[in-house]
Amino acid sequence: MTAKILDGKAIAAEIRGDIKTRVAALRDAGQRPPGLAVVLIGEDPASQVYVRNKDKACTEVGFHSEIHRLPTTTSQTELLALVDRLNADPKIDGILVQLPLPPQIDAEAVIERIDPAKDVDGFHPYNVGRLVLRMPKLRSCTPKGVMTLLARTGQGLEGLDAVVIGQSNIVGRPMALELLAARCSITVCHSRTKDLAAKARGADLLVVAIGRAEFVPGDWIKEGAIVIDVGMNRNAAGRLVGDVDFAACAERAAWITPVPGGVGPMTIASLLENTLEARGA
Ligand SMILES: Nc1nc(=O)c2c([nH]1)NC[C@@H]1CN(c3ccc(C(=O)N[C@@H](CCC(=O)O)C(=O)O)cc3)C=[N+]21
Repeated sequence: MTAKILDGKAIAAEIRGDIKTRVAALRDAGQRPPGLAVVLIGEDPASQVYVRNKDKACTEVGFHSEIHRLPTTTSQTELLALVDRLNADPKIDGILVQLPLPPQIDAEAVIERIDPAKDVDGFHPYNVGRLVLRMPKLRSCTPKGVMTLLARTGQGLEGLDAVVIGQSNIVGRPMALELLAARCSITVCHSRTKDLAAKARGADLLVVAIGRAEFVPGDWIKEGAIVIDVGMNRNAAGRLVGDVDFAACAERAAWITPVPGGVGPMTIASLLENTLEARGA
């Protein structure tokens, strides 16, 4: 089998087009556009790129967009004060504090300070808990984007054996909860998992989010499986690659996401959807 491509770049562009139309309708009705505030602490080059991409996407669809750039030395107190101001700002529907944060800052405390109704990352314990209970409000952007991609296969997910490699709070865990809510059977694997290869080989749907370049070889893929690659790594040649060996896995999978152009653009599309939802539009 040669896999069909789940083209995140194209699907994300469609979603942005839909959002742009809805924002234009809001403006035509004399209402304010959705507003997103992104908080970026420090100079990490990768974070700068992501934040610029988010700002570009917001501008494209007609959102109000603010970037708050703070120095690496920012204190916890200063950051919490900014979150409080954004929570109270009527122009702002969504707040995203770019991770990772410098070591003097307690990320959990910052996330908990964000008004759950403005938590467009879906990282607040309230929003995670809503997903656990199958009554989601704002949903984490990367897993939500993956669910949108999966819907495009036209294949139902009910009853599939799904394997998630990675247990992070921002991808692996909420991904597993999304798939459970979609009535998959889920296995969540991590660095202590025994015989990862055997577990991967049992997967009808494999989601990989571990951050190791081309870690998953072709012979881990069940014939006809759906393979979702959440990784973004630079390989030895400096090229952007995912967590799976794309060429080898595509020989066996039915569907696969490329890197770049797969999950990454969908993450940003989901952020826009969440901001529109938080606006109540
Ligand atoms: N509070 C918070 N929320 C986040 O959602 C968040 C974060 N912090 N910290 C960093 C990660 C990373 N992330 C990406 C988003 C889009 C692409 C993306 O658009 N990637 C493109 C290409 C990017 C490129 O060419 O470098 C693609 O895969 O095609 C990648 C990575 C969001 N993150």
